[in-house]
Amino acid sequence: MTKERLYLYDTTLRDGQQTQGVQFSTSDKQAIAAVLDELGVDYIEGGWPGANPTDSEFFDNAPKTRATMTAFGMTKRAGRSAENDEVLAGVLNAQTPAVCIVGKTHDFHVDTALGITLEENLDNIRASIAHIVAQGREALFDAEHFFDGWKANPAYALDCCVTAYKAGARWVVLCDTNGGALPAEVAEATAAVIAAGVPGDHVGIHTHNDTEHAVANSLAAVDAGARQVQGTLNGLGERCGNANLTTLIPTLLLKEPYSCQFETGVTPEALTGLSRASRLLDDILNRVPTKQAAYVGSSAFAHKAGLHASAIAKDPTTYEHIDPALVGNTRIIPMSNQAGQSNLRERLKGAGIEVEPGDPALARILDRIKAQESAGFAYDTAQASFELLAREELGTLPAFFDVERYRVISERRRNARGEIVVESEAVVTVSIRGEPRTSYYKNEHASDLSDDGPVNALWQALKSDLGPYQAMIDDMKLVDFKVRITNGGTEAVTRVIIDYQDGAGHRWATVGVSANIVDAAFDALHEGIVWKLLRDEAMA
Ligand SMILES: CC(=O)SCCNC(=O)CCNC(=O)[C@H](O)C(C)(C)COP(=O)(O)OP(=O)(O)OC[C@H]1O[C@@H](n2cnc3c(N)ncnc32)[C@H](O)[C@@H]1OP(=O)(O)O
Ligand SMILES: CC(=O)C(=O)O
Repeated sequence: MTKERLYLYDTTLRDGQQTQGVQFSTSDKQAIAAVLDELGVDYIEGGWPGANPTDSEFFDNAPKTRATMTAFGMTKRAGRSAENDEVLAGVLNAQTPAVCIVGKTHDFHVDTALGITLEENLDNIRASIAHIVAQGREALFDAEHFFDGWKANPAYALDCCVTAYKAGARWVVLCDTNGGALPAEVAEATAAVIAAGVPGDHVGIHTHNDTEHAVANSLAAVDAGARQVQGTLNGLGERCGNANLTTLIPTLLLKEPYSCQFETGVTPEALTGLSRASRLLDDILNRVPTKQAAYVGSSAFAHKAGLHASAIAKDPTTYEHIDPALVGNTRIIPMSNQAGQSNLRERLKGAGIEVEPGDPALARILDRIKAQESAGFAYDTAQASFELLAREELGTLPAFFDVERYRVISERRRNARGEIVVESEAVVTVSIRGEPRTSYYKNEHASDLSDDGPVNALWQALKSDLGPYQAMIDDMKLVDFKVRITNGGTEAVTRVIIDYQDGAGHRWATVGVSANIVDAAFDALHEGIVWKLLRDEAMA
């Protein structure tokens, strides 16, 4: 069967930039455009030229992409011609091969937001699209609030779409702007647009995730005949976000009926770069990746329960809907109090430790994990701490260094100018092959930890002089720090989980538990360093 072409339109750089807290620089936008192009989307909406300096600068230095670079703007205002509308001119001046303009299709918005007549709005749509086409550009019409408009005044909402199409729009994109539509109504309204005369291979879908249905709504539109899907990497976007392309792309490529019915610009090879693309965006945004993200999250193929891990060891398809490698992700078998010996052996194997079934060490490790978890530890994300515990029990943990003592002081005071200053200082003494080394740190500068308090002072002191091991830890960065008060037995204790990254991008996490938050953090930091030394020695 010949496959139909389904087009992917990415709006990370435009609607994604409308996410609260997201502010891309021009170089961020260029880096994201390169990732999207590598992935194989058909269109990259780069932003709104003329609306802000970053977007203008991005288009002034627009990267050369295989994907069609698209500028975004709005229909001309009433009372002037398309040629004389300076906002539309700013968009066209970006000289992109495609231009997408948003226009109202809900009578309520025409009346309330624009304050013009319904006929004037139709004229604005018609004239703006015709002007874009006359400039030799591909025109796209984002039918704003289409689904709400279709419910309120179906004839008018359809008239707007047909007007844009007849004026020459290559795509009429149906927007669920407020994100409140549900799949059945999206399917019905999309079918109505096609029945009204806009062919399905000219209809696109742009959804928002306000009811967590953005992906389902996009698929409903495709089922009804739409052939362009808009979305963003990791579902960035205004309010609750847009349809998540990181979910939609693998679904369209790997799941029936879509995989049999359509071809997209994303090849199976490019699909294996999806997890990396998702994490790269998080890196640019300085966000901690969502562990439970479908397909690409680090927990998407994590098998925690003993029954699951036991079956996975026999055949991974028992508990996996796809092979994680298809999207560049990896399977993990975390350790926890839900684990049995199958989890344990799989997890040890993943860490390069082979233990024969029935080895008494397995039961000892499992007992210790379960006892530690009931005391407040959590090993399912802190895989590095788990590995150290297992090696200790197996007698294969090298003694790199011992911590003899640490001391940390935090002080809030007024300086000589009467300003309030908060300072922390730490002293750590370690011994390496019997030789003591003492390091001191006082916070004066912001560091890679988001706060510059006592934990950071300890971290800086601990990592500042490890003699023969120093070169191995110089590229370590702390990337996340989570604190939770939890119940350890009958007492409330503090659990600290720290995530690290090295210069090569490897990540690992450790856990520390104590009645004292600083001590819990210190234990986690200590293990973070020991695991890095262990890993680097194994690789040397
Ligand atoms: C659904 C979406 O997400 S569409 C994308 C929305 N994105 C953005 O708004 C981000 C970029 N926007 C901006 O930087 C600014 O809003 C600008 C530069 C475009 C316009 O700024 P300003 O001229 O100061 O206008 P302001 O933002 O206050 O209001 C928008 C104006 O556009 C008008 N407008 C809104 N939609 C449309 C449209 N589709 N066609 C024509 N005019 C429109 C509004 O009626 C309003 O006009 P008014 O000031 O006469 O009431
Ligand atoms: C155009 C757009 O982003 C919307 O209507 O949601």
